Parts: sequence; structure tokens; C-alpha cells
Amino acid sequence: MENAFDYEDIQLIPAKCVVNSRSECDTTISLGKHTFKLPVVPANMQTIIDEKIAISLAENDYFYVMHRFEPEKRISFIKDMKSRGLIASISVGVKEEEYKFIQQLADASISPEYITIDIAHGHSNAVIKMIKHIKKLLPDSFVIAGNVGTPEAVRELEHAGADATKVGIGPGKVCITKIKTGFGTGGWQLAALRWCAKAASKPIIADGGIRTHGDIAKSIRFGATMVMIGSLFAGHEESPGETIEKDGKLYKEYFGSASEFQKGEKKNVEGKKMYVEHKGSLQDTLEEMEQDLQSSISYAGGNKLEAIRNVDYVVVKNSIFNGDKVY
Ligand SMILES: NC(=O)C1=CN([C@@H]2O[C@H](COP(=O)(O)OP(=O)(O)OC[C@H]3O[C@@H](n4cnc5c(N)ncnc54)[C@H](OP(=O)(O)O)[C@@H]3O)[C@@H](O)[C@H]2O)C=CC1
Ligand SMILES: Nc1nc2c(ncn2[C@@H]2O[C@H](COP(=O)(O)O)[C@@H](O)[C@H]2O)c(=O)[nH]1
Repeated sequence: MENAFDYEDIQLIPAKCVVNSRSECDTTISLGKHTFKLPVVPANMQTIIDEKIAISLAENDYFYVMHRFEPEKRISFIKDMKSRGLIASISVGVKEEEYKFIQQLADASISPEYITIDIAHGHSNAVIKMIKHIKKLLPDSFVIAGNVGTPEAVRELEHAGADATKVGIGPGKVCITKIKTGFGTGGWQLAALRWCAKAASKPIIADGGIRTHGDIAKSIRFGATMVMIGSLFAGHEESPGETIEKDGKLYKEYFGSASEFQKGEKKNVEGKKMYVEHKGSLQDTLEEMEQDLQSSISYAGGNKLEAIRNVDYVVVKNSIFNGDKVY
């Protein structure tokens, strides 16, 4: 790794505008056999997504990944999505029971369109074995494998059969991996993305550390096909987390998938809980993201997402906010 930098250290450089209105800019992206409205997917975490949100996202052509923390509900979830004519996109882990679950799906000829292998340290034989197991039994499912933070890991998971890899170890808002273990891409996630993207021959999903809508464009510039976001999607009316009131203001909980709140025990805890301000409706945020990304495309001098991939940039170490608050 040469130069380490993160989202706040980079500014993209504008190119001559070729559209008359930002509304002409197309933010759609293809992943596998499907095209989605935005290159953005809410994190597969229990305080970010539930069945109702998944249905609403899929109905409106947004990509989603259902979390894996209520494993007993997954088969009925897939069946329900399919009966509505919607894509089914689920998560799995790597423990023994997950092998049986994949076998169960195959035996019943139930093939979700997308399966995300969701573990903390994805550069492992456990993930490689699970990729091969899924590809053998459910060859039509698009497999996203992660999380990883090095080119070597991207190559190995792709070689094992992954259709996309997810990059990001420890940059998340409720992540404490970097503090508890000393490892990860926290603080240099954007540079890690660039490093991994150079090695990738399939799509990369950049996961964690997105703090502003501009960071979505920066991720695209540095090689992401899509970004996974937790904190910016936490705290909406629809969000599954508990709502609390403090000093007359409403807040909602957002906790890590490796936190004691998720695990129900204090073992190998690498996540924490926080409360985020209540933000209104999820659809409003998605629309604002789309408008901001359309604007990014126009600054990139094009009318499609691809235009962002070629823009120049400058490194402005820790200075882009000039002391301003993000919002
Ligand atoms: N993106 C990120 O930076 C991180 C994300 N998370 C999220 O937290 C959730 C739980 O993750 P995870 O603990 O992996 O899931 P699981 O608890 O399902 O663990 C998966 C398997 O991997 C093993 N395992 C976990 N971490 C390691 C490691 N560092 N080295 C070797 N084996 C390991 C576990 O065994 P055992 O527990 O016995 O070690 C278990 O067998 C996931 O949703 C994950 O995405 C968690 C941390 C970082
Ligand atoms: N180290 C941990 N990372 C976690 C945990 N739970 C989720 N995550 C990762 O964070 C992103 C979301 O990041 P954000 O910056 O957008 O909020 C999520 O997709 C996971 O990859 C955890 O407990 N520990």
C-alpha cells in the first residue's frame, strides 16, 4: 500500500458539464442480472433493514440485502419476495448450520437471486468453502463475499467463485474492530478500496465509512460498483431500531452486528451501540441521495455514473470540511 487516505482527504475535480439539467443524469447500476436505481445498498444489519423495508426497496428498484440474524425466517422471506415478483437477497454466515440451510434451499429448488456471505474476516478458508458450496448447489444465485481489505483476498474469493466482493474491515460507524484488534481499513477505507479495485475482475461493494452523499461518488471514482451504508440509513421512521426521546428530541438506536446487543453476550465483541437523530422517511433520504449523485455525475462532465470513474482528484489532507459541520 502506497499512500493512505480516506474520504475526507479527497476532492474530485469538476469537468465541463454536458447536461442541461441534473435530472438528465442517470444513477442506475447493474449488479448481476438486475439493474437498480442507485449504486447504494443499506447495510444488512438488524437496526437498518427488516422485511418491510426490503419489500419497499425491492418494489422501488433499489438493491437490498436482508440480514442473517433471524435465520429461521429466511425461507419464508425468500418465498414471500418471490410470490410478490420481487428479487430475494439474503445473507448467510459460515457455521455448520448454514451449510444445511443452503442444502435445504437447493432441495426445495428455492434459489435467491443474491446471497451475501457476511462475516468479519472474509479472507478465510471458511468463506472460500462456503462460496464453493453455494455455487455448487445454487449456481444461479449471485454470491457476494466478504468482508475483505486486501487485493490478495479479492483475488482469492473471486477465484473461488464469488461474483462480487465486499471491501471494508473496521471503517463502520459502530465498529470497534480497529480499537480492539489493531487491524482493518478504518481511517484509510478509500485507499483500501482503490488498492482492492486494481486487483478485482468483478464488482466491488465498498462497505462502511460513508459519512456524506459525496462519499458515494468518491467510492465510485476509486473502483466501487456499489456502496453499503449503515449509519446514514439508521434513524429513519421505518428503521427497525428502538426509538427514544431525550430533551424533547427523538433518537433511534443503531448497533453493530458484532455488538453485545446483537450477540446477546459479551464474547468477541467488535461493535457498539449508538443513538442517531430521528431523520424522517427513508424514501426522502434515497431521493436526496439520487439528486446529489445526479449532481456528482454532472460535475464529472457526463450523464452516467461511468463519468465519475475517470475524473481527476486532489488529496487535501483532512481539510475539506474547513471546520464546517457535515449537515
Ligand atoms: N465489516 C467489518 O468490519 C466487521 C463486520 N462485522 C459484522 O459482525 C457480524 C458478525 O461477524 P462474525 O463474528 O464474523 O460472524 P459469526 O459470529 O457468524 O462468525 C463467523 C465464523 O467465523 C469465525 N470468526 C469470526 N471472526 C474471526 C476471526 N477474526 N478469525 C477467525 N475466525 C473468525 C467465528 O468463530 P469464533 O466466533 O469462534 O471465532 C465463526 O465460526 C457480521 O455481520 C459481520 O459483518 C464484525 C466485525 C467487523
Ligand atoms: N467492526 C464492525 N463492523 C460492523 C459491525 N456491524 C456492522 N459493521 C460494518 O459496518 C458497516 C456499516 O458502516 P457505516 O459506517 O455505514 O455505519 C456494515 O455494513 C458492516 O460492514 C460491528 O459490530 N463491528
